[in-house]
Amino acid sequence: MRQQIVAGNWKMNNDLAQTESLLADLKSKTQTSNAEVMVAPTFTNLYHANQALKNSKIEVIAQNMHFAANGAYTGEISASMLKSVGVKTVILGHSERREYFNETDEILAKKVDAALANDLRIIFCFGEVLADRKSGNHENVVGTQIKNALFHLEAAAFKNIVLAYEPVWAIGTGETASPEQAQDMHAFIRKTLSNKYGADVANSVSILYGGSVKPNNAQEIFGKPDVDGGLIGGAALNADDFFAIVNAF
Ligand SMILES: O=C[C@H](O)COP(=O)(O)O
Repeated sequence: MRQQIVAGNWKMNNDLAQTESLLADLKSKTQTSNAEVMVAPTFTNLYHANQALKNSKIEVIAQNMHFAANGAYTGEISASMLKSVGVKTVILGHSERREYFNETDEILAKKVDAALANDLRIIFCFGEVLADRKSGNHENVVGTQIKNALFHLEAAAFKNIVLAYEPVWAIGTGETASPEQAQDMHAFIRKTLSNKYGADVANSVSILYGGSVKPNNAQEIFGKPDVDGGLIGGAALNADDFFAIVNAF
């Protein structure tokens, strides 16, 4: 059975005091599902969050990293820096990175290589914009994003990769892809992986859905056979809501 995962992406929210408060709330919650639980605070709070969650089952992950090992990249953070504060997993390719920071498939392929070379696990995000969905081009867009950033890898690399389908039109909008739309795309993603790497790889990779997942819709979305969990934005900023989603399996 594939690993179920619920990851909270805090994006650019929560200063140190707010981070401490949310971490304390999260630690007080009871988990009834078998999902792996992760939270991604800002870079400045990673070390602190890792210390605070040391004795909990919640993993602290990063929202991004640069592909270079070090050097003249003002404002950037490398894979080894993340590892030095205890991070083992990094989100790459989030649509906000693609849109606001011009991250192309080519840049993302380099980030993927750098993360894997540093033994970091990756949550790799992709998804279509509304115009692609409306014109029926969504599968083509998603397939291309996956191929361009990941298909240079050997099959073994997928042991350290989790995929996250996030239709851009559903992020932070309150508009969710229907459970059927999510299932259809996840099945397409698995088929795309299977065509290149075979069924064993395709059936072992966890594929998360992201985009306005809330306590009231998580169960139906997670109930679909090819949906293995969620990448949660807004609802991850409230411990009650987040754990309602974690326990929706
Ligand atoms: O990384 C998380 C996604 O962008 C989803 O965000 P959202 O749950 O606020 O729509």
